[in-house]
Amino acid sequence: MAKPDADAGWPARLLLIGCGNMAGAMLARWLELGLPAERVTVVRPSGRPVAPGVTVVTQVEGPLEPGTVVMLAFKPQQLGAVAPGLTGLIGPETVLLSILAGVPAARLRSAFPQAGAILRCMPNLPVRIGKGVSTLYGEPGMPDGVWAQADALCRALGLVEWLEDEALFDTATALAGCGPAFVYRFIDALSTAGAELGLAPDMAARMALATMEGAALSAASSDVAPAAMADAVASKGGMTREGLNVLDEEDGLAPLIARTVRAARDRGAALAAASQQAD
Ligand SMILES: NC(=O)C1=CN([C@@H]2O[C@H](COP(=O)(O)OP(=O)(O)OC[C@H]3O[C@@H](n4cnc5c(N)ncnc54)[C@H](OP(=O)(O)O)[C@@H]3O)[C@@H](O)[C@H]2O)C=CC1
Ligand SMILES: O=C(O)[C@@H]1CCC=N1
Repeated sequence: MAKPDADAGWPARLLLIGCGNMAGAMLARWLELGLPAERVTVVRPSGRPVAPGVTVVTQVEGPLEPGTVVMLAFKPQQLGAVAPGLTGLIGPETVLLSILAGVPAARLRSAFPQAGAILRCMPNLPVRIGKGVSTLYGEPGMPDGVWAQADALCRALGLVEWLEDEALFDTATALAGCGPAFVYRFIDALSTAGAELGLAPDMAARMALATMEGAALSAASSDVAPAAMADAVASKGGMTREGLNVLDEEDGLAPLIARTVRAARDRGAALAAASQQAD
C-alpha cells in the first residue's frame, strides 16, 4: 500500500473542519498508516472525541501554522455559516482541501481568497479500508508540491483520479462518491430476491454480500472486462442467461443506473446554488 512518507508526505498540521462519516473514515485510515495523531486537530460542534492523540475543539482557533492542510468536511449547505469564522485564518501558507459535494473551486476561492492553494477531493466510504476512490481537482497553477501532497494523502486511501475539467466533478461524485450507496442497494436487492423465493433472509443476506465481494474482487484481479466476465458465467441455454436477459431489457439495469447517476450528478448543481445563497 502506497502511503505518504513520514515527513515528506504527511502534512505538518492537519485541521479537519467537521469529522463525521466521511472525514472520520479518511482520518482513521491515515492514522492507521502512520499519520502522527498529534499533528491533527478536529473542529466539531459536538466536541466528541475522535481518536487518541487527536485534538478536538468545538470552534476553530487560530493562528494556523504554516504548512497546515485544512480539510473542509462539513455539509455543503453549511459553507456560508462556517466560512466567516475561518476565512481570516486561511493565508498563502495554507492548503485547502474540500470534500464538500457540489461546491465549485471558484465558490471556495471567493470564501477563502487568501488560501495558498485550493483543491477539491471527492472520496468515498471504502477509503476506511484503503479501497476507496478519490477524485481530485486542483485550481490551475497549483504548485507541484501541493499536487504531490494531495496525491499521496489520497493514494493512501485507494484509487486516485485527477480531473482536468472541473465540469466533470459532479459526474465523478455521482459515480464514485455516491457509488457505494448504489452498490449497497444492489446487494440488498439480490438478498431480498433470494429471500422472497424462499431462502432464509439471513442466509440470503450472507450469500448476496459474499457474492458481491467475490465478484468485485475477481473482476478487479482479472484482465477480462466485466461484461465478458458476465458472459463467462452464462452457460449457453442456462440459467444465468435468462437472468441477464431481464437485466439487459430495454428498460433494464443500464438505463436504470444511467438515470440514477444522472439524478445524483444533477443534484450537485443544486448544492452549488445552495452554497452561494448561504452568503
Ligand atoms: N458520506 C459520504 O459518503 C461522503 C461525503 N462527502 C462530503 O463530506 C461532507 C460531510 O459528509 P458526512 O461526513 O457524510 O456528514 P456527517 O453529518 O457525518 O458529518 C458532518 C460533520 O460536520 C460537522 N459540523 C456540523 N456543523 C459544523 C460547523 N458549524 N463547523 C464545523 N463542523 C461542523 C459535524 O460535527 P459533529 O461531529 O460534532 O456532529 C460532523 O462532524 C459533505 O460535504 C459531503 O458532501 C463526500 C464524499 C462521500
Ligand atoms: O450524498 C452526498 O451528497 C455525498 C456526496 C457523495 C456521497 N455523499
